[in-house]
Amino acid sequence: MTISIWRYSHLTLAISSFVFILLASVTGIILAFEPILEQSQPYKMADLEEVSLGETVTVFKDAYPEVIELEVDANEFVLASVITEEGESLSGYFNPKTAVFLGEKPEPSKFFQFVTNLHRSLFLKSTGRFLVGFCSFILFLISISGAVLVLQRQRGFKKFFAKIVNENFSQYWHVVLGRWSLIPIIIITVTGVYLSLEKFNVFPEDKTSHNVDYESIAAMPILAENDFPAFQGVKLSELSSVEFPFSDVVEDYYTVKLEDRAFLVNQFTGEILSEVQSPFTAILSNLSIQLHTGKGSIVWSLILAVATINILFFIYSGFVMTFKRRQARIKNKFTRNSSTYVILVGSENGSTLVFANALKEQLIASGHSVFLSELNKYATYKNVEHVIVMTSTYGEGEAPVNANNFLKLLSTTSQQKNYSFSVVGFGSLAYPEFCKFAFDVDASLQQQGNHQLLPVFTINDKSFSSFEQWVSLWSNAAGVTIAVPSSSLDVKPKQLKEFKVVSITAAKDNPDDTFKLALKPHKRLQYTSGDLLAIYPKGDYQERLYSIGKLQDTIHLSVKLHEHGLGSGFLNALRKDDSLYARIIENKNFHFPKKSDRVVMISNGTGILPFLGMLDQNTKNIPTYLYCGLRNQQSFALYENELNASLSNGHLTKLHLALSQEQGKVYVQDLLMRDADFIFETLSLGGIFMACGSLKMYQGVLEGLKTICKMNKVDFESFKHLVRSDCY
Ligand SMILES: Cc1cc2nc3c(=O)[nH]c(=O)nc-3n(C[C@H](O)[C@H](O)[C@H](O)COP(=O)(O)O)c2cc1C
Repeated sequence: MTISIWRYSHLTLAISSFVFILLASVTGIILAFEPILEQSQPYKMADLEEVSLGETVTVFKDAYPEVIELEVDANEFVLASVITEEGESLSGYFNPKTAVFLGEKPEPSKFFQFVTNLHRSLFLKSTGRFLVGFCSFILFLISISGAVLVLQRQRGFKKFFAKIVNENFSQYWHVVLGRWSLIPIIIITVTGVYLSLEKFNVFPEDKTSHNVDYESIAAMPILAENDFPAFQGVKLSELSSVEFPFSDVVEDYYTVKLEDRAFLVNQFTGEILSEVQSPFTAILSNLSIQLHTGKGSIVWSLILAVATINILFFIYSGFVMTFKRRQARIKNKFTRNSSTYVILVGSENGSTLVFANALKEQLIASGHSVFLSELNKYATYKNVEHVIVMTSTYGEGEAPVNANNFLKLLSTTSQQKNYSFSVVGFGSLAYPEFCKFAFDVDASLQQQGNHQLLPVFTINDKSFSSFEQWVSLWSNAAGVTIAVPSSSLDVKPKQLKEFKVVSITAAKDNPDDTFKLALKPHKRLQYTSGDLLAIYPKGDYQERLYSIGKLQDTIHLSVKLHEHGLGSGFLNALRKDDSLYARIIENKNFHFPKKSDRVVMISNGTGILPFLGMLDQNTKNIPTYLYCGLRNQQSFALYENELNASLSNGHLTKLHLALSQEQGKVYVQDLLMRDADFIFETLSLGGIFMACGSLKMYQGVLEGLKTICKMNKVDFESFKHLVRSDCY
């Protein structure tokens, strides 16, 4: 399969370094807990922002005859070395406000030392340090290429954090966690590389040193330490360390080190004798240590730990995705010029190719010569009679990566003779442009003068059930006997939710064998009218979809009972309080518009149900007109109450009924023609048309709209985007 350069880089870098990254991540996660454990010790006695150096030096000098050094560590614990009145030397943690000794500094943990060595150098000294630094750099490149892949997938910076449809566990979480961990991982890797380079002395050495003019050092006027301006201006939070003078000779001074500078202070007068700025490399080094290790901050340590745990997940999910894609390889038994059937595939993540391979195998098994290829490899096919295009859609209705050049190739490649073709679109109803690329391919193939054997067939969410339906339609139309084995493709439904039957009417009481069913999800679920309920009557891959009407926070379905209907039979057998397991499929393309000047709803039969829900939701009273096709008054009785309620509260502006058995074969498309002026006015206004019901009715509606446009001398193509459908 063709893959983009970014995906190729992301994958190659990840595969080549995953062992090292795995080791560095596991050790990194353990090390992230070191600062957390340190911080939990009880040695933080004061807010160091509020304690001045002058104050602390004074209390220490008052408390101990000799003070050697004071230090503030990353946890903001104050460490000191002093000699007591009894002549004992004491070093460890002290209270900076009272100079009281709190406890000795514990020996560094052997375990953490071991893990640190493994993390830094894998116990391989310089070679190990180099390898770890190099892998840090590779992980940086992996993060950048990953970020570019997310940008490509989301189509731009603005949508970087936009919602992602959860179609596949590994892919979904790889992207979601990747986005959130990007910044911490970039920080970890950049600082890791910096710290490694530092160990190899890549950065210039600090050659700055203090320069004291000993000739002019004075011992007068004497000031108390607390009054030294140089000490008063320094808060302990800025201090790294202060060395005390070892004697009361005037040439001995205080050496104060802050993060960004160091200075020497006359022990009698408090005058600054010399001051040097810390080199930029030292500041960077300090910052890198803090950012890389999380030292001094529990929150940052936890962020680092979570980001590093995510790296482990990326290794796992990345491998799962790669393995799935590799399963989808193309191998041909017949050449492109010897085959009568050509299957062309457009696939970004390989799942469509799995379906195409299964179809190819079956066609070959039934004695046909088949050539399978990617859409971007479209070429001349000497003996082709029929082309099957199976393609997914990506981005916002765009081609998948291995098909993005197809439309151009199609217009520049001429075949010796025309062929017939069928297009199968693989997509997801969760995207507004459902299977759009498949429709684009279909239109272009027709434009080239090829014969369309079947209209575009769309498959939502890799449904094997739908694919089976298409295979059966196609084999009838093509006069070929095949059946695709389910074993390689039937994916058992996942993440089914429990629903309880709230009410159900009896099909036998209705002249059309139609019944209504109300369901309540066991747990809270997000759904709206127009979404689909997928049920699995046999508990296997076989799926049946029903359009939902949401009324009073309950799922309403209207179902026609078919004699051997798998789904309708199963639902009809349910009784009040029974449970069933199903899932909701978001059908973004068929939601009631949030904003519109006018909405025209067109339904026949049970297709009215989602509209009942949408009318219930139309609290803004958007002018809405319903053209509803049913058999007779009795059929209408099933929905009469809801429709009357909508008419009286203004949610429905006007109802047009087409009762085919009572008004002499009148269908909704006839009513549209009757109201041609109103329909054209609605199109011109940019109003939305929504159709739900049989495909035959939908085709009739489209024909009607085309005729009305023709009557008004405009091209229907420019209004096509106003029509939304959910027909079966
Ligand atoms: C980022 C992204 C964008 C998608 N955009 C669309 C879309 O615009 N229309 C659509 O019908 N399906 C869309 N899909 C769904 C895919 O077309 C669908 O999952 C398909 O089965 C994937 O097949 P493949 O694995 O062969 O590429 C999108 C999927 C992803 C991950």
